[in-house]
Amino acid sequence: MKKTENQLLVIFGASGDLTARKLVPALYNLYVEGHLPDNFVVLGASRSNLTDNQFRDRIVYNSNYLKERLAKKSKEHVDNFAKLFFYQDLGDSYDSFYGKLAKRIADLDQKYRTDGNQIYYLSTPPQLYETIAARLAEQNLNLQFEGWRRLLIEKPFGTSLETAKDLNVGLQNYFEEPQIFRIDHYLGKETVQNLLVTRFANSIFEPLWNRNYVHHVEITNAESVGVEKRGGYYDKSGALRDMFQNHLLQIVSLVVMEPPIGDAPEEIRNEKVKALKSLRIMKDDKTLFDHTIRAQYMSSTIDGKKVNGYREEDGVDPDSKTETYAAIKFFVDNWRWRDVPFYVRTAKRMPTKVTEVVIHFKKPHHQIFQDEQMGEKANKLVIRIQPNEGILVKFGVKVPGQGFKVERANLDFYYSDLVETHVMEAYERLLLDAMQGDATLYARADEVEAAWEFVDPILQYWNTGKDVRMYGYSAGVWGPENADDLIEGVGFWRNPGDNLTDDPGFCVIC
Ligand SMILES: NC(=O)C1=CN([C@@H]2O[C@H](COP(=O)(O)OP(=O)(O)OC[C@H]3O[C@@H](n4cnc5c(N)ncnc54)[C@H](OP(=O)(O)O)[C@@H]3O)[C@@H](O)[C@H]2O)C=CC1
Ligand SMILES: O=C1O[C@H](COP(=O)(O)O)[C@@H](O)[C@H](O)[C@H]1O
Repeated sequence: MKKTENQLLVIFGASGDLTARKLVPALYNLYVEGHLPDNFVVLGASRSNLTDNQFRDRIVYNSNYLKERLAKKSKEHVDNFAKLFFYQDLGDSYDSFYGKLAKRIADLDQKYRTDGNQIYYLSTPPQLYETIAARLAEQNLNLQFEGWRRLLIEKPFGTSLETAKDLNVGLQNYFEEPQIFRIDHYLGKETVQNLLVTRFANSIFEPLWNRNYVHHVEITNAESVGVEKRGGYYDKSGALRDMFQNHLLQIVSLVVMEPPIGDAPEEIRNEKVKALKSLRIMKDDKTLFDHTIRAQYMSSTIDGKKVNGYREEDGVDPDSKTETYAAIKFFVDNWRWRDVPFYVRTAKRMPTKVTEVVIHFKKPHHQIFQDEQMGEKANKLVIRIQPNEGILVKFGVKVPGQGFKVERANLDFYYSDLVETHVMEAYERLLLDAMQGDATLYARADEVEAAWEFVDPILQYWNTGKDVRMYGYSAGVWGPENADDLIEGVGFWRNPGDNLTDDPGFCVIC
């Protein structure tokens, strides 16, 4: 096990949802699994007026997110975990009180011997990221004399190419790029990382992973929930910014990239950037019109219950033009992928929650068996990111009996079969990596900018193009019918079920 050095973690926005829902539970898992260093403390910071004990009550003792896990534990076990947490009130803004904060950090560092190593986790509204970095620098908290200093930034990282560039420059005024860790929680998912292993630790897939054998690539990210309580944020964001620019393009980069020369963070990140830079940017209105679809969910009844349409959700403008569904077709301009279409879609209020990558292989180039549906039975590799994580290969077998009738069979592997292995949750993996200084699973500045470069023209076209349509789809179906047009030339969307082996066949979108 890699050693984690003594350190102090400062969380800005510590009174917020992410801290309680994801960060503290992730820290708890690290605590239980023995991954935390001997000397380790967490200092929560935000404007809310809380004492250390009130903060501990809120995020540990009274936490809904830890309740089940703590229920069977001894008081001593829970107290020892709670004692790791402290709280610093930042007054009424994130622009002052940094002298006090610096003093508190120095005191805790000395008392708990955290060796001057500090992580600053920014879990606040994004407009505060640069201000916080600047104020930390004013107190010399960015300087690495006696220990190291790292800055962790939550998404969203900018809202356009221009704002992402500005934010990169803004942060780099105060912190060096190797100190900056930009979170994309999809990279913390084991199955996303497994894309690298599937491709580069096996000799059976990689030789086929190119335009000679791959017919098209399909990536689906579907959520059954709507915007829940985040309507205010989501209405300014939309599916393209919220999921596609970051999480889905990260997955795309892992599918598209060339083999790195080793597993060092910079080797992998260099290849991912090259992959993102090779995505063909859509420039003309015709391509943008033909290759992109956006839509919004409309009210409907699911399992006998009425479900709000997007425009009826709290915090959403009743005339909103924000998409909750985005489907994009694109090409990759490099030697490996030339002319292979990629189809990527993401949406809320779909029939189920699922994320998967499907590599559709070409038919055998000479057809020996006279099976009319042979085309629909071409090989597929399905990489299920969530849920029921696993890998499925679909291949043709002979149906017993006379003649050569071909049917599809499955070869499947489920992560859950690896019973002894504890699969770390995304935030747990990412926090531990940052604590150990491993940036492999964090997005680099040029990576984020390359992703925005691809997305920006689509957003601009959607905002200003005169022919752009906003389709509707009833909550609980697989998006608008018009999304069929996008993929029509190659088949139909694979609308998967809950299980990896559910075989939806080639169903037409509802
Ligand atoms: N929640 C989630 O699931 C996810 C969140 N994120 C990102 O993480 C960050 C934090 O999100 P989340 O915890 O959900 O947000 P919350 O609104 O729940 O919490 C943010 C915290 O920041 C503080 N804050 C400071 N200034 C403001 C302000 N002007 N308006 C609102 N809050 C302010 C608040 O604490 P106080 O008032 O005490 O200062 C608040 O507790 C955001 O950047 C978000 O985009 C990313 C992925 C998922
Ligand atoms: O970043 C985000 O991700 C979640 C989906 O994450 P998952 O791990 O549950 O797949 C999404 O609901 C949210 O809108 C988005 O901001």
